[in-house]
Amino acid sequence: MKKIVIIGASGHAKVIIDIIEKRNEYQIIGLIDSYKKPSQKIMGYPILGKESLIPELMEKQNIIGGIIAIGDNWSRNKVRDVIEKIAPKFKFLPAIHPNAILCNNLKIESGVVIMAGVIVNAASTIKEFCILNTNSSLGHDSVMDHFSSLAPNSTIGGHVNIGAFSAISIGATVIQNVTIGMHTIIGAGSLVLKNIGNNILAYGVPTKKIKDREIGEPYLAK
Ligand SMILES: CC(=O)SCCNC(=O)CCNC(=O)[C@H](O)C(C)(C)COP(=O)(O)OP(=O)(O)OC[C@H]1O[C@@H](n2cnc3c(N)ncnc32)[C@H](O)[C@@H]1OP(=O)(O)O
Repeated sequence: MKKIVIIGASGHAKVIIDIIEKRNEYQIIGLIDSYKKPSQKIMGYPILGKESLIPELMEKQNIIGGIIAIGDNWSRNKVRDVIEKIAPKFKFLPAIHPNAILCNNLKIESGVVIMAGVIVNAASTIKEFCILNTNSSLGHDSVMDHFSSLAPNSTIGGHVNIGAFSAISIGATVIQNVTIGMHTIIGAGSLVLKNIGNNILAYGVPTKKIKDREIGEPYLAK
């Protein structure tokens, strides 16, 4: 079995480990994390060290690549950039739970994570490094641009466009034909009825703009 690493050692990483174990296609040799102490174990797998260790792991332990298990959309992108620079041959793999329901002919780009209970409907597009968290659904003819995410139980109608790095938070609903810009956060439990632009924090029922946001401002803290 081909060997891989998981990058990140949070709760999100635990869910991704479970997906990889269930699919039984790759052997996880350990986790890469810049903040947690090496020697700690997560779900039985050791934390091996920081991203800088990856070239050595590829050479000496034959790892072919791995999955970035970082929930924050902007941080995931920054870590991808670092790894691409130091290990250009590292393969960024997708992780797709066997109990996700995906439309036929869906093109899943590199690094995409799709969790249990997700439904992706016909003619939708999911670009690089998106996350579709537990029980979220993406309606027909919709597009998730790179590094965007759906939190658990979020519901996206048909013909919706979600911009790069934008996050739809837990339990939010977006009706059909809506476009959400880049770097925008839709807060938990929101109901989005109209288009929302770039770099905005918005929430509520119906959803209203709360403020402009800086690129990379945290939205999952606490
Ligand atoms: C498996 C997993 O766990 S995946 C986890 C996924 N997590 C999520 O999806 C949660 C994402 N985070 C959110 O939705 C947050 O509510 C955010 C980012 C929208 C807002 O967070 P913050 O800016 O820190 O808001 P903060 O908590 O300080 O609240 C400020 C005010 O706004 C209100 N508020 C915050 N979020 C919302 C919301 N989604 N809807 C309505 N009101 C809200 C608060 O009640 C508070 O009101 P108050 O001042 O009257 O008390």
